[in-house]
Amino acid sequence: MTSLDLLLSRFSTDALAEPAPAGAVLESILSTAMRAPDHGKLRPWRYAIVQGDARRALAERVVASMKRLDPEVPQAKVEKRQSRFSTMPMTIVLGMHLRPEHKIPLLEQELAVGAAAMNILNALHATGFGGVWVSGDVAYDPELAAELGFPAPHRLAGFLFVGTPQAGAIGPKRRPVDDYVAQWTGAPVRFGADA
Ligand SMILES: Cc1cc2nc3c(=O)[nH]c(=O)nc-3n(C[C@H](O)[C@H](O)[C@H](O)COP(=O)(O)O)c2cc1C
Repeated sequence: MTSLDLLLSRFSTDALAEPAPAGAVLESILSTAMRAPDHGKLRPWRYAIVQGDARRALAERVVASMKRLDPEVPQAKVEKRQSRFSTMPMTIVLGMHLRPEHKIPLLEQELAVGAAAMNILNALHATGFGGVWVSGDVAYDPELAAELGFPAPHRLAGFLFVGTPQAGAIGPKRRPVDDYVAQWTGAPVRFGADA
């Protein structure tokens, strides 16, 4: 498979089984973050790896956050999230070490974190692993972020669930890219996707 084929075949899935990547392979996967475009060399991405028994502790913090944000949150939603966070082979907490006072705009710092996470998702796929980037309102709870090691102004960009895609796992159907591309020739562009 060519590198381009790899990029064109990546998909997200939460149908993940053991094993998660470990050792030198995990290090290589994470190292792709260091290849992300990064204005000002701020390297705002941070990764907190959660595995083994720590998964249950993370799930408890996530549940506490859900209840803090919405005391009326349905129990079924709580149980679903608790189960996912405590059973995924590995969760990578996506932290953002942000510098609001810096001349590089915050948006660019956040985009760099996103680009780095995309590299990790591609690297997971390239090495036979898989994952999915999830968020939900808990990802924007400053109290949960602080509990995980990212006090304000730092924030979370979400979580990567990581493992080995189960047999038959497939991603969503893809649309052709043409509707998202236009030639600018002087007048404002319009896109098929927005017609
Ligand atoms: C910042 C961010 C947060 C996301 N949060 C969720 C989420 O909470 N739940 C979810 O089902 N998908 C979420 N997604 C989308 C999935 O990660 C994934 O992209 C989507 O299921 C489509 O799959 P694909 O990556 O194969 O196109 C999020 C994506 C991004 C970039």
